[in-house]
Amino acid sequence: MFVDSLSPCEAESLSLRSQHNSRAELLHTNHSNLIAMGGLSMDQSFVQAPEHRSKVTVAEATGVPLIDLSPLTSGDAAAAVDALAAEVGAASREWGFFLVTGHGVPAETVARATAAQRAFFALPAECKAAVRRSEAAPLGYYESEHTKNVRDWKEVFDLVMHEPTTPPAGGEVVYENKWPEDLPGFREALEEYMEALEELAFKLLELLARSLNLKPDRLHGFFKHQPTTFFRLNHYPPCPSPDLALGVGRHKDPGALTILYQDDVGGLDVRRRSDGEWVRVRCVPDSFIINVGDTMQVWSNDRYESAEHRVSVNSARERFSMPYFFNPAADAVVEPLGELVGEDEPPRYSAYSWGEFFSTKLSGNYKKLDVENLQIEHFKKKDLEA
Ligand SMILES: O=C(O)CCC(=O)C(=O)O
Ligand SMILES: [Fe+2]
Repeated sequence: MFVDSLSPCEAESLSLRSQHNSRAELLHTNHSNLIAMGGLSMDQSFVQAPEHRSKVTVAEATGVPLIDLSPLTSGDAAAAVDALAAEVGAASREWGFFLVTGHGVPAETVARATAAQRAFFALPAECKAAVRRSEAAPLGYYESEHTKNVRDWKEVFDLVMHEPTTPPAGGEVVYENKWPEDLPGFREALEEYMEALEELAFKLLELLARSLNLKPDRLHGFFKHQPTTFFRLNHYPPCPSPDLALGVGRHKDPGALTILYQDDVGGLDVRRRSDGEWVRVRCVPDSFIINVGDTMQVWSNDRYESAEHRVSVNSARERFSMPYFFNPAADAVVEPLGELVGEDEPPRYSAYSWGEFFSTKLSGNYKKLDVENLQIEHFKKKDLEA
């Protein structure tokens, strides 16, 4: 679908790629190297502090739970759904991460989205730059994300399913998708994917609510007006110094939950709760990786953990992933849920506005801030800290 008719950008991209292939042995020239590395060139800004670098081998996580969601779609008895909710609850408590199969997202929908993703990142730099993100219009292409003030070895494309009519926290920021020209089928493939993922996100939200003994639709209201959910395409080119740089530095996702699709290269590492070790999340065909975000941690009053994770890169293979960040609405106030606090269990966080929190975090991506980026720890009640 993407090669039927070639735009000037696509034609140039193909010609550059074939030059690149026929000169495979000459890859040491700077120009060819830069093409192979998605335009990124290694410099000091990518170098992690020694204690945050990835080891050459990271052990594969054996314990991250794999949950089959098919009881949700096969009309199984309520008891089967309850059992599923209990599994989701245990995984969220013990790991903050789990894999799901039987999720109901059609394989063709995923295949179309991944083909669109590869076609986009294969475009020449100037075509990607034409849809580049800016602080005033923060959706689109970007190749200079920083996590905790160190540059990530990746390029991204950000978009939303529902374009908000007003910015999440006032001001002049414009949240409009930027669609690349001359990439037939790109928009349709990603819109189809986002729609399927939204459906899955609400199913997971319901399971999480059930697992906390809440009404199944207890959390739905937080997602009603002006959703801030966004979807990202990630491309991690081969990196000449995987011992120094990371694809994404260590972080926690701030939203309610993240649904990630990854290819078969591997590189997502999660910090294991039991011993603090970094372990690699395995690649399971046709699965999604789910992680509980900071918002769910606050709602659950720390019953569930938003686990720290990062992406290691390698010098041989590029990697693609697609996180769908399921975030509350801009007007949501986030605080421990009333049903989960009481005299014996005081709320561990002060209430905060999701819209303000989110837009402050977002602006941290553009500037090297002097302070650590905004974290939910800032809302942790001081007298309850260990
Ligand atoms: O690419 C991945 O595996 C994870 C990316 C990630 O953690 C993020 O974008 O927040
Ligand atoms: Fe993440």
